[in-house]
Amino acid sequence: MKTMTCIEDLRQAARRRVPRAFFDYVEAGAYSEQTLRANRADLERLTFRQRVLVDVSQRDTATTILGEKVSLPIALAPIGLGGMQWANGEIHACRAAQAAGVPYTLATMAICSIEDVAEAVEKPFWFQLYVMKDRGFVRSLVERALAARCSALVLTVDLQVLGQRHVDVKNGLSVPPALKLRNLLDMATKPGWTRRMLAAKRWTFGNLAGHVKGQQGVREVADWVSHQFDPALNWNDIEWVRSIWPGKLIIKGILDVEDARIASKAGATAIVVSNHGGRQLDGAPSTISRLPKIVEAVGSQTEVLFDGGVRSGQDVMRALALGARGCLVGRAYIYGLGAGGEAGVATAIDILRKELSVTMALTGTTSIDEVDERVLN
Ligand SMILES: Cc1cc2nc3c(=O)[nH]c(=O)nc-3n(C[C@H](O)[C@H](O)[C@H](O)COP(=O)(O)O)c2cc1C
Ligand SMILES: CC(C)CC(=O)C(=O)O
Repeated sequence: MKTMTCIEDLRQAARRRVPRAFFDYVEAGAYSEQTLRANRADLERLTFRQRVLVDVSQRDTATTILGEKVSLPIALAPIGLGGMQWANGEIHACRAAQAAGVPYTLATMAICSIEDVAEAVEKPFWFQLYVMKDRGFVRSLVERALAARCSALVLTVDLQVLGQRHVDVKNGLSVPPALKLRNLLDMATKPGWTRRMLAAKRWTFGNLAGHVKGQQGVREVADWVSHQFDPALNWNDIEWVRSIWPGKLIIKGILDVEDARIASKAGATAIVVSNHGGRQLDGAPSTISRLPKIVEAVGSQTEVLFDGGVRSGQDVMRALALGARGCLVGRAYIYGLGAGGEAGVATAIDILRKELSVTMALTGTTSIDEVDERVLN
């Protein structure tokens, strides 16, 4: 991992090591990928004020998110199918996050189950919830998260229907991968991945085991989502979620000021300004362009977290400058996972930490509390 000096290095390594359909799945955005590109482009447009001759010999990247102490202002975002990037991927990622002192979010659509991860790690993690039509099953997921002592529930609200990612349709994305010649040839050229997966024997959605008939068979991901997820989900359901989850509630997928206000009134402890990494509403604005207005509207009552396009410590600094309490990072850590399992995720976090620390120094900042819009031009 020593030669991996930036997130792009990890991305290139993941591209070589992860079977094509699963690497493509990570890269993809919805439809024309306009929103996917906007997330990156709008972050890069923000330039820093270079400040000099400030004593920056003592710098601290630590802060708190939802009252939890974090060693830098990030959390690992929920990623469905994480365990298809590296065998037992969710366990690897959670261990790396906990060793680095940042929160980890386990996705409903993870390969390792809540119980698999809870058994393998020492500290609590966050659990991300998708609401499906079968509310009894949703309730049981929440009960399992409570039993596993998850420290926050991340309710994702921007995926009632799936924004199409063309490449997933073309690749016939499924778990486990269909035993087609193309997939078999691809796996043969990724022997490390294949060997680890065969040893781990975790090939399908751990949290959903036994839930739906035929779950054991090959499952086309988009097809499953469109049959199971509840398009009727609405604000009244937040009350129900609140009634079954007494702990911290993070509503993820807010991009509009009006929705931010409603989420805040509905009792969210925090919101995540997110367009799902450009994977849902193509044509939606970038997240960084919406962040300041949302912070202005609800920031004094509700913690505002940010995601979308964060690929460096500089990007973390940009989001903090515009009022985010912290950033969820998605692809940046998933590339690390595909590149090298736990060590790869640890490397990704370390890269972000060092970049943030240097950016703080060169903008004349020594603590996270000092970061505000004055660090930007
Ligand atoms: C491969 C992949 C899978 C994802 N799966 C989920 C998921 O299961 N639940 C969820 O709430 N968000 C999911 N997301 C969205 C991320 O949590 C996050 O919002 C997004 O990745 C942030 O953008 P970034 O990847 O540019 O950092 C996924 C994103 C990616 C790239
Ligand atoms: C299995 C998917 C619904 C996971 C997801 O949220 C995504 O791919 O963006």
